[in-house]
Amino acid sequence: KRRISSKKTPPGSLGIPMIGQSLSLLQHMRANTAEKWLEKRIQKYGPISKMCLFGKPTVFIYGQAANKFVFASDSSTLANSQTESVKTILGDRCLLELSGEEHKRVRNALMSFLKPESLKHYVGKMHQEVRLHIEQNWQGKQEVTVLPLMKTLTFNIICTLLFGIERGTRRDELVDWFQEMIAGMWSIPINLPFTRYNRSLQASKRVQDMLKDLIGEKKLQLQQMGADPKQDLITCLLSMNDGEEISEKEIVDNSVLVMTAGHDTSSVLVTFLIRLLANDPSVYKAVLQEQEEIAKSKHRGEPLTWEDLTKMKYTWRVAMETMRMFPPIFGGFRQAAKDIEFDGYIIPKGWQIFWVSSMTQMDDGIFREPQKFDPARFENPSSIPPYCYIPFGGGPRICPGYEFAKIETLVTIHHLVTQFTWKLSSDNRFSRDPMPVPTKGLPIQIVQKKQILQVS
Ligand code: HEM
Repeated sequence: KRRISSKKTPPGSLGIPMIGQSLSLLQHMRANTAEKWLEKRIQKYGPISKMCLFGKPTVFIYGQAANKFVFASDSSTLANSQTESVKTILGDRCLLELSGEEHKRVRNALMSFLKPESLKHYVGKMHQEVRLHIEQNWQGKQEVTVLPLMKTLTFNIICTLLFGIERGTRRDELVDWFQEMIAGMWSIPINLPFTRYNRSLQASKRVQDMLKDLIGEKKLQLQQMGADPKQDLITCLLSMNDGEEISEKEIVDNSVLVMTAGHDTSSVLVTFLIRLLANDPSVYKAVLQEQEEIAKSKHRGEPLTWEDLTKMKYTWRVAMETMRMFPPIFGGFRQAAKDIEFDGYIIPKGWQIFWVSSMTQMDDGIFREPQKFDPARFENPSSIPPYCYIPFGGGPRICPGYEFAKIETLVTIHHLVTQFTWKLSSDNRFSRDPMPVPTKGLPIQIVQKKQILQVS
C-alpha cells in the first residue's frame, strides 16, 4: 500500500472543474480531429495522462498493454462505467450495469441466441428483410440517402429477428419512441419538463411498456399455442428455466440495450462500406466478383444461406478494414474500482479510464501505412497482435452482437453490389456525434443493373 501511495497520478491537468477537456474533445470529434488531438496529448505526456471528461477525473491510456488492461481486468479492478443518463434510460438490469457472475449469467442467456450455431438458421430471414428493404427503398430511385436507410434496415432486422414484431403500426410506434429515447441518452441528467432528458425518460418508459406487453403475448404463445422457442430472441429467453437464467425485467432491459447497441453501430458500418466502395473501384470490383460467384450458384429468388456467407471472405475483410479506419465506436469508459497502479502511476479509486479504438488501429508501429486502405491485412488474423484491433472491444465484455452484425452486413452488401452501382452525390467528409456521421447522411446516385432487373 505504501508503495502505491508514494506514486503520482499521471501527468496532465484536470482543467476547469466538471468541464475539464469535455468540450475540447467533443469539438474535435465533431471536426473529425479527435485522434490528432489525442496524438498531441501522447506526444506531450506519453501514453498515459489525466484529464477531466463529463464531470469525472479521467485517465486516458493508449497502447496494446493499456487495451489489455482495460478489456482483461475483472470487475474488482475496473467496473463498467456508464453516464447517469445512459443508466437510467437503459434500465439497471442491462448487461452494461451488471458485473461478475450476474453479468456472465445474463450474457450467456443472450448468447444462446446470438451465437453463430444459432444465428446460422436465421440467414434466410435476414435475406428476406434486406430484399424487402431494397424493393421498397432503392428500386426505381436515382438518389438515396444511405445512413437513414441503413438505420431503418437495421431496426427492421432487429424487430423481426430479435423481437418477433411484424411490420405494421406496432413496429412504427416502437421506432418513433425508440428514436425519442436515444436522442436524450447523452444528455445532462436533470429531469425537468421539456428537456431532452425528460422526453427521453418518458420514451424509455413507453418502450419498456411495449416490450412488457410483447413479453406477455409471447409467454402466452409459448404456453398455450406451442410456439417455437427459437422463433426470436425474446421467445428464446422466455423459454429458459422459468426465469432462473434470466428474469422478465432483465429481458426487458436487455432488449432495450440490444436495440440501442445493435442499431446505430451496424448502420454506420454498412454506410461506411458503401462510401468506401464508391471511392475505391478496385475494391468494389473484387467484392462484386466474390458476390457474383455466389449469386451465380443460386436459383432465382433463392435466399442466401450460412454456407454462402462463409464464402464471403474478401467482403468481410473489407468490412474489417473499414472498421479499422472508421470504427463505429470511438472508445469507451471504465471506472477504477480501487486505487490501481498502472505504468508507474496511480489511478485513484472512482476515476474513469478512457480507451480509444483508433489509437492502436491507426498506429504505424502496429499497422504498416495505417492511412492506406488494405483489406489484405486481415488475410492472416494471427499476424495482428492481440488487443490492437478492437472495433468490437475485447475480453468478457466483447460485443456479443459481432456475428449478428457480420451476417446483416454481408447480406446487405451482397444485395447492393449485385443489383446497383453508385457514386457519391456530395463530399466525402464526416464528423463524430459520437458515431461517425457522413455529411448529409451520405446521399448517393444509384443505377440499377439491367440484367438484375430482368431476372427479378
Ligand atoms: C458493427 C457493429 C457493432 C460494433 C462495431 C459494436 C461494438 C461494440 C463494442 C466496442 C462493445 C464493447 C464496449 C465496451 O467494452 O465498453 C460492444 C458491446 C455490446 N454490443 Fe456491440 N457492436 C456492434 C453491433 C452489435 C449488435 C448487432 C448487437 C446486438 C445484436 C450488439 C450488442 C452489444 C451488447 C449487448 C454489448 C454489451 C456487452 C457487455 O457489456 O457484455 N452490438 N459492442
